Amino acid sequence: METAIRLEHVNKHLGKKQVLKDLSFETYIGEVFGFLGPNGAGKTTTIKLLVGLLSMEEGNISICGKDITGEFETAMAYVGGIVENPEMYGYMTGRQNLCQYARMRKGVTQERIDEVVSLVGLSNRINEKVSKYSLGMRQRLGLAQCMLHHPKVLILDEPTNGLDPAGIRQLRDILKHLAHQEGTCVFVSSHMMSEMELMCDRVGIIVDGRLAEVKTLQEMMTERRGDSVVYRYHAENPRLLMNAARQMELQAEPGGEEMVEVQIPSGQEKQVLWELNRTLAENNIVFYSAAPVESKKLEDAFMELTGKEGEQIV
Ligand SMILES: Nc1ncnc2c1ncn2[C@@H]1O[C@H](COP(=O)(O)OP(=O)(O)OP(=O)(O)O)[C@@H](O)[C@H]1O
Repeated sequence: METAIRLEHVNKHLGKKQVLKDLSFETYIGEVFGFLGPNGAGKTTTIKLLVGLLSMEEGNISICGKDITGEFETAMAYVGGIVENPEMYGYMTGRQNLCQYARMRKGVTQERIDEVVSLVGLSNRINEKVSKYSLGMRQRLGLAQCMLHHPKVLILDEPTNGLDPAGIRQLRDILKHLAHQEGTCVFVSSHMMSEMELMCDRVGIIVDGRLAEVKTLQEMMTERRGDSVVYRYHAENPRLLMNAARQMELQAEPGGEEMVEVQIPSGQEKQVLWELNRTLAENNIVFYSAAPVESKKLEDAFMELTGKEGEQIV
């Protein structure tokens, strides 16, 4: 995996308050990384450091291997970002806004403008005045603008704020496309857990300036019992399946009608599942599906980690 953003032992004070405390983590090219945390946790401060709007104090940050202190301009050339609402001129069309912005960037061609417009799904409306745009369309135009110079890292602070469900869905599809098909690292901050659950491949949770957890969504939401991951089998004959699992010295319990829950030791999942499934096949024990039990929602995992409830969870 190619590292996109790397933070190492970053500390930052604002006024007398230490806002970031020994913050270290990495993000990768090709993923949507959700940076989650309650209000005031330090998300915006981290993002401002990443896009060069705040100066570094202690620690290191690199973007695609370039240190943002030593090689600031090279590092920033890899970054596209929306931190505050992007400046758009309502009396101009979407295209005019992009052309205006492109003049300030080297090497942005008309073809590239068409390409980003198509990427964000605005081709049909790009020649209309921005004052006629919905918030979601403005948001997408902002996205097009910060993609003009082919950034490898896209940084968005609370991009879903104020969008309606349709706008959120469109944004989600675009960001996933940019990460998975175009090979961008998409870094999004949010306190909207439910939205991040659908959008992100991995999430990092920041609490009071410290990183509480970095995990894949799957890891964050999968039920664990001790050191095991629980897999739920939907079986034709649950008792036979349970007995077969127990003969392999696996913990197995009934898990509802036609269901068996088998505990698979963490770290040996592939091997143990392969052996179990082969045994079942050899003994003609039919099962229709097997999947890890996702009993936890991201919101629950978030609450466990932050101990926070209430207004910041949407
Ligand atoms: N200029 C400043 N001087 C002192 N403290 C500040 C300053 N700016 C922000 N802070 C404090 O730093 C902490 C982190 O703020 P930050 O904006 O990074 O949090 P956040 O996680 O983005 O929160 P939110 O979700 O509310 O935007 C907060 O406690 C905030 O009050």
